Amino acid sequence: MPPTPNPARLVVLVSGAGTNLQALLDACAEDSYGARVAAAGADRDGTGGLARAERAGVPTFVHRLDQFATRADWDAALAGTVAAFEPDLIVLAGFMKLVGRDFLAAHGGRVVNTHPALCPAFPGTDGPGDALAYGVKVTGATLFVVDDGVDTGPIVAQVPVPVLDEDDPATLHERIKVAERQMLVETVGRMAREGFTITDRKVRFG
Ligand SMILES: Nc1nc2c(c(=O)[nH]1)N[C@@H](CN(C=O)c1ccc(C(=O)N[C@@H](CCC(=O)O)C(=O)O)cc1)CN2
Ligand SMILES: NCC(=O)N[C@@H]1O[C@H](COP(=O)([O-])[O-])[C@@H](O)[C@H]1O
Repeated sequence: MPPTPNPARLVVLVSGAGTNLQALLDACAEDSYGARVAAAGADRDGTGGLARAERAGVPTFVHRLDQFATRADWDAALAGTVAAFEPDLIVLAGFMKLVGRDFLAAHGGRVVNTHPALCPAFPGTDGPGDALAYGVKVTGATLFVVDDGVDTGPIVAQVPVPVLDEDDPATLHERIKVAERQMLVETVGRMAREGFTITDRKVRFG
């Protein structure tokens, strides 16, 4: 595949191990992917995710809530730092903070979040555990455009994953993450290369 001219600039926000970020870093190493990671940020120190970005030579930043007087100040600072990297798309990849009014005012419509459940089921911080507790036989992962709700935004892509009788939340989450990383890479690549529109909650490429 030929290189894509003017690859889209991604800013990726993480809170944890960063395996989804790693999948994007690996994909962006291919010229034909159409995107590159311009920066990675976190809401806490010492995350595996930021270590992965540093190893790849990607600029990183941390904004912890306790560095700011109010949650609104944190949100505005995060919005400003992200804006300085001039992103075309912002990917929340295991980012365990809700972004607020200022962040969405600056970047709304260009922020996607990957969630380990089939939205609108099981929003929040423990999608795999909540799916297991409910007893569903199929769960999965969802990529959606972030709005001011919790995991309520327009859906870009979903992938199903079976729940096994012997699963605990950790084994289920790991199986979801294998499918999630593939979905994330495929879908972010399409968004970068083709663009997308949102009409009446329907997200379409091109
Ligand atoms: N405005 C939005 N922000 C974010 C969304 C979203 O849909 N709208 N999705 C999240 C990710 N998310 C699950 O997908 C999620 C993350 C965190 C929370 C939450 O309640 N966080 C607490 C802090 C928890 C912690 O620090 O461990 C908080 O924000 O105070 C709910 C859902 C990404 N952001
Ligand atoms: N509610 C948000 C949430 O649960 N996010 C989830 O955290 C994991 C991060 O893994 P990673 O750090 O290895 O990419 C991913 O499964 C992501 O969907």
